[in-house]
Amino acid sequence: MKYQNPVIPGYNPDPSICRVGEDYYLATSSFEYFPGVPIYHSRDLVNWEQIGYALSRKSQLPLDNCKPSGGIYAPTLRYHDGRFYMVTTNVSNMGNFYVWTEDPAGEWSEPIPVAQGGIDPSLFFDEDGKVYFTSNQSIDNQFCITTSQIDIKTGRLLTKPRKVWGGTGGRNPEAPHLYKIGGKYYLMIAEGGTELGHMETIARSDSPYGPFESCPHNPILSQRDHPLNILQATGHGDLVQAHDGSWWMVFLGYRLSRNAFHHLGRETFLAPVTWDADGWPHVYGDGQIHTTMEAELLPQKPFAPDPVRDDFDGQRLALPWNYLRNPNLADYDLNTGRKSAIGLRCGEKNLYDWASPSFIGRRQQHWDCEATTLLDFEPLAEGEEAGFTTFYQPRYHYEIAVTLRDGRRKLIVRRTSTDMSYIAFEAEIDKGPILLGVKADKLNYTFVYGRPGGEMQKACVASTQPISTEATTMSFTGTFFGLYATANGARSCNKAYFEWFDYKPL
Ligand SMILES: OC[C@@H]1O/C(=N\O)[C@H](O)[C@H]1O
Repeated sequence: MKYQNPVIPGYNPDPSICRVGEDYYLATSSFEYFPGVPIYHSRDLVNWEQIGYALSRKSQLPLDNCKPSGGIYAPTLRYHDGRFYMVTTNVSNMGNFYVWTEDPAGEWSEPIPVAQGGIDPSLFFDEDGKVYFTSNQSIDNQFCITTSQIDIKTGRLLTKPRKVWGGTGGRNPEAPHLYKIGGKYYLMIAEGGTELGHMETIARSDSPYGPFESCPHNPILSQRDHPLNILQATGHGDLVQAHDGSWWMVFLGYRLSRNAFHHLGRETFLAPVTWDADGWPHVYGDGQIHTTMEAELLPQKPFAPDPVRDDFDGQRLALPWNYLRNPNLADYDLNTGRKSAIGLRCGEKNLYDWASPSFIGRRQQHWDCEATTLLDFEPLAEGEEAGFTTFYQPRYHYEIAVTLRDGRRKLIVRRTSTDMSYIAFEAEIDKGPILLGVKADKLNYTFVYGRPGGEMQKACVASTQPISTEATTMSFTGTFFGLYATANGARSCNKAYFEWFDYKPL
């Protein structure tokens, strides 16, 4: 049966998965975005719904002033004895820690820190009750995988972390996960870095501390020898045995939107795994991973499609929406007394700041899609601005916005990439609610505007390349479609009201 990869599109990297009965749960990393560590649920490994976040309080997720692509790195999600555990690293604040819950769609505990360094922490619950904590660390200037035993109630280290494997020689051995399969301890890691050389390798031992024997056909997953495949950089995987006994790997990769550029970020992919007579795994028959895959799937149980329109009529923002870093919730008004809208205060901070401007955004998940919003905003002072943005990082974003320039009410399109920022379109506009949006394809964004009930007009076209990952210095995230308001450094109580937002895959 055919299925489409990525199974979770848009920026959803470093996937980690666990199974409880016939239900599958998956977590991905979230960097400077709040809430953090999205939790997804599936009943067939192909169709996924978002059910919540593991980190939804500032006490769990301090992100003040964290750098772009700082914050939360790779998570591991495990289930043991009625509890879900999510362990991760806040590289901008508390280092390695875990939270737990009995209901993954609900609130998770306060953080429990673990005094072991490195990133990409993982947990393994052994049959004898021991709990192992693995992470990648630099020892004697060499990155390697280290393991210790911890007390899962307190996070206290019970043994000193020690090096257990250095990988097969690829750079950055990381993303370790320990499994016990067929009486053997398997240690699976990523190597090569999260770019074109990315790969997954595996080794096994009779002890969680090794010595580990490397798999004779490592790497078990890599697109590095398939440069013509639009899907690249596969790696950072996690294994799961399905409720029918079959085995699968989820992992990250990215789809090139044009040669060597991608702008949707690293997404979550799925591939079947088989085991050979010697007890070694083979991913998709050692073949290339593609966006269209063929495999014997679990009975398919798709979810209802997401609604196109969000009219902000709820008490809380719908799950796909994120803030940048820790929001000042007083800047957001969901219960505006209007029929449905969200109000954003024109705060001092703007999209260039390593701060939390008045901004809500959701992941762009499709190359070909349309996004539209109805904005009701009256700029009262020079520099007050509100609108729609295709946002990647503070120095990589485009926006179509209403503002006051030289005392005149203007519609502008601004393009920012690296240290260049300029107004690509400017027109004087009358008062009243205005439709703003974008028509996206893999090469370009076409920014459009119009009046309710009227024709949409083209403002300008902007290439996706200058705000792609490869255009940025180093980015782990992906493009967001966002709504924002700012006074660009001035103090203002003025608010912009976004009546609704449409996201339509094409
Ligand atoms: O995705 C963020 C980090 O990038 C990595 N490798 O490049 C690590 O495995 C992740 O923790």
